[in-house]
Amino acid sequence: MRIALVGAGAMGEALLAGWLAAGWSTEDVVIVEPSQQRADDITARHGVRAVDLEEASGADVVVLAVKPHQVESVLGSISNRLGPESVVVSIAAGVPIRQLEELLPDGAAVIRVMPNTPALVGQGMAGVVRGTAATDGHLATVQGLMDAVGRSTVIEEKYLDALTSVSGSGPAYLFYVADAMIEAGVHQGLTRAEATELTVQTFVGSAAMLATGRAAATLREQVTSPAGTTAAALRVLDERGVRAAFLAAMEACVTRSREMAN
Ligand SMILES: NC(=O)C1=CN([C@@H]2O[C@H](COP(=O)(O)OP(=O)(O)OC[C@H]3O[C@@H](n4cnc5c(N)ncnc54)[C@H](OP(=O)(O)O)[C@@H]3O)[C@@H](O)[C@H]2O)C=CC1
Ligand SMILES: O=C(O)[C@@H]1CCC=N1
Repeated sequence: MRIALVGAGAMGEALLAGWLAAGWSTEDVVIVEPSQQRADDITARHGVRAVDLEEASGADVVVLAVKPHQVESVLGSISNRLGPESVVVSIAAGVPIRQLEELLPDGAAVIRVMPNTPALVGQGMAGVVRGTAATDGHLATVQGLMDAVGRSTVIEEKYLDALTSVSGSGPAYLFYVADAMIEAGVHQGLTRAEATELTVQTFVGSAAMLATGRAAATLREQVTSPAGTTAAALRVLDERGVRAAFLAAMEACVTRSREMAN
């Protein structure tokens, strides 16, 4: 199966690296990048070939990993060259299936995916929406690509903005919290190296506990001894409205995702 990755930016490169680490051959994946410097960097780092859009459109799976406002012009360039069995996968936030299908010939197979950057280390989470003409085979192919770099779930399109606010953008919230904890540790007298090691391993350990399936609230309660240190810290987080801030932040994420649909 030949895959063409159109746009090898932050998310595109994470998927590319994940696929190669999962066993895809560098012969099977090509990239399209307008910046020669970026194309050279990706080629040097990953050993894949950079091609033009015309060649890319002959691939079995064409993955659009360009910014949402660039999708229309890319689809305009490839729409008449897609093979009859090809599937177009868009990872662009906000751009609905309807709009993607309008930009392609009738009957073109389209699948919309919202991945996240942990795909780079094989721990991604992706929401997958099936287009009108995509077959079971297309869906299985695309889920296979996402499952190779983590997990995927098929979801109704009306929930994809919500999924974006949890798993698509989610890694950024966690990196933000990690960064804040590291700086707070430094404030308390730890070296940055010490604060970083402590924070990173705390994230790794906590994620592993969550992955056992125990409820987040239960795990939090188990750390919170009566009248202890954690209760004192969580009280401040509540007083400063951190939970409410997450609600508002994720609502803003959903609103922005909806705005991005043309
Ligand atoms: N970053 C993330 O965590 C996630 C991103 N996404 C989605 O992925 C897409 C890419 O986001 P992200 O990787 O962050 O953005 P980047 O800007 O890092 O990547 C976009 C890449 O596409 C390239 N590009 C622009 N125009 C073309 C073109 N005509 N043909 C081929 N390549 C082109 C850009 O090159 P240049 O810079 O030279 O213009 C750039 O390298 C977005 O639609 C976003 O919504 C989805 C889930 C998560
Ligand atoms: O910030 C963005 O728009 C993209 C989509 C999800 C994560 N990053």
